[in-house]
Amino acid sequence: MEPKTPATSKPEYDLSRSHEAFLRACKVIPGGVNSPARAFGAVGGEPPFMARAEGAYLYDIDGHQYIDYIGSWGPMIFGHAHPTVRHAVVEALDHGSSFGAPTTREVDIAEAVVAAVPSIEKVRFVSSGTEATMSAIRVARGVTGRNKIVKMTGHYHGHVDSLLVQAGSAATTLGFPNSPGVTPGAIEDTILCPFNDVSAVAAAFERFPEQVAAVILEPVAGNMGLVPPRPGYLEQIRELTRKHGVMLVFDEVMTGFRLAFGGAQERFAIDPDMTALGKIIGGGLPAAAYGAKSAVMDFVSPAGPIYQAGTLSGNPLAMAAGLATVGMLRESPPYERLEAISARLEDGLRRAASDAKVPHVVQRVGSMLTLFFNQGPVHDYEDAKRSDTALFGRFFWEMLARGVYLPCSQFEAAFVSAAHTDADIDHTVDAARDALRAIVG
Ligand SMILES: Cc1ncc(COP(=O)(O)O)c(C=O)c1O
Ligand SMILES: NCC(=O)CCC(=O)O
Repeated sequence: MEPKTPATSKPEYDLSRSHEAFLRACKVIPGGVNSPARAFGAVGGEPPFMARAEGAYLYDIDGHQYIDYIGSWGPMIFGHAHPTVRHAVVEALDHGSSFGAPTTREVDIAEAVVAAVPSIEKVRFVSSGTEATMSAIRVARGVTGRNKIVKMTGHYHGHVDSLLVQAGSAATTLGFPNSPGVTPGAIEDTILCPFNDVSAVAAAFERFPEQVAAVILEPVAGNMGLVPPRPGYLEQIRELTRKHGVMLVFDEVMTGFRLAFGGAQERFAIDPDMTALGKIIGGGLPAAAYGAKSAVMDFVSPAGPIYQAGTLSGNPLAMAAGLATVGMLRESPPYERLEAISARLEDGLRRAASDAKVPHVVQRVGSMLTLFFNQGPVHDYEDAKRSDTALFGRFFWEMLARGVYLPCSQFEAAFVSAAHTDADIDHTVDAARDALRAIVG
C-alpha cells in the first residue's frame, strides 16, 4: 500500500486495521499494549499500530504516514532505521546475538561513555532505564550506608517500586501515582520534594539528618511535560548535597547524549555523583547504564559488595546500536542543527497558539519541548497539572489526523531528531494552526 502523504487539511482518517489489531491485542495483552505510555489513556481512543519507521516518519498499518515527535520516547536522535545503526546491528548479529561472556564492544562503548561524560570514570551496562535508576539508588544506599532517597514530584525514573511515587509520564496520565502492589515499606524511605525548590530539599535534610543517601532528579524534567531547571537550581542542589554528604544522582535517561554530547550535566556544567543513562545509549535497542567515579563504581559486584547483574546486560546487538549512535554524535554532532530546528518548532507552535488565543506556554530545552495548554510558566508538577488536558486530547487527535504524531499526553516531552527537515517543522506548525482553528473556531 502506498503511504498517504500527510496533508495539513484534515484528510479522511480511517484506523480500521489498527482497530482490529487493538481488539486482538486487548485479548492477550493487558490494555493491548506493552507499556502504558503508548495506550492513549490520556487522549482517549485507540492507538494506530505501526508497520515501520524511517527517518522522521512513522507508517501505520492503515497506510498513514506521520511526522514522529516521540522517537521511541527519546532514543531515535538520528531518526529511525539510520543506515549506520542498521549496518552495525546486522554485522553484530552475524557474529551471534548473545554470549553471556565479555566482549570488546562493551569496552569500546564504556570508553566512549567515559570520554563523553566527565563525571563518569566507570560505567555498568544494563537493559533498561528502570534498571539503571534502580541500581544507582542501590549503590547510593550501599556506599553511604543511609536509606532515604529524595525524589521530585512529577519526575519519572522508570517503574522502580521506591521511585513510583508521584511519578510523571503515564503514571501521571493514568492517575494512580502510587501503584497498587508497591508496598508502604517500599516507599517509606522516599521523601518527595517539588522540583525547582531548593528550600524543600534543605528542609528534608534537616528533618532526616545524616539519613539521606541520595537526591535523584531529572536535571531537565521531561516526564511532566518539559520543565527546565530554574537558573541556579541545579548548582544550589549540588552545593547542598555535597555539604550534607548526600549523593546527587542525575537521571539522564532522557537527557543523556541529547541536550549535549555529555548530557544535561555538560550543558549546565554540574558534576553529579552518579548518572543514569538510557534511550540514546542503546540506539533504539534495549540498553541503559549507570556510572560514576571509580571510587563509587568499585563498590559494584564483582569489584565490590553491592550486587547487580543481568543475563542480557551488554548485549552485542544493543552495544552495536549504541556504539554506532554515540560514534555519529561524536563525529558529526547534530546539536546545533537540532537547536535551530527545535527553536523553529517552538516559535511556530507559540505563534499558532497565540493566534488561536488559547492559554498556552511552550517550554523547550534543546531538542525536547512541550506545548502546555496552561498560562505558564510551568516550574513543577503542581503547575503542570493545571494544564487543560481535555484541550490537549483534542489537539493531539487533530494533529494525528493531519499526519503529526505528538507524544500522547500533556505530561510528556516531544523529541526532535536530526532527521526532521525544515519542511517537516513547517508542516507541523501549519497542522497545529489548522488543528487549533478546528478546535476553537
Ligand atoms: C528520565 C527517565 N528515567 C528512567 C526511565 C525508565 O527507562 P525505561 O523505560 O527504559 O525503563 C525513563 C523512561 O522510561 C525516563 O524518561
Ligand atoms: N516519558 C515516558 C517514557 O519515556 C516511557 C516510555 C514507556 O514506558 O513506554
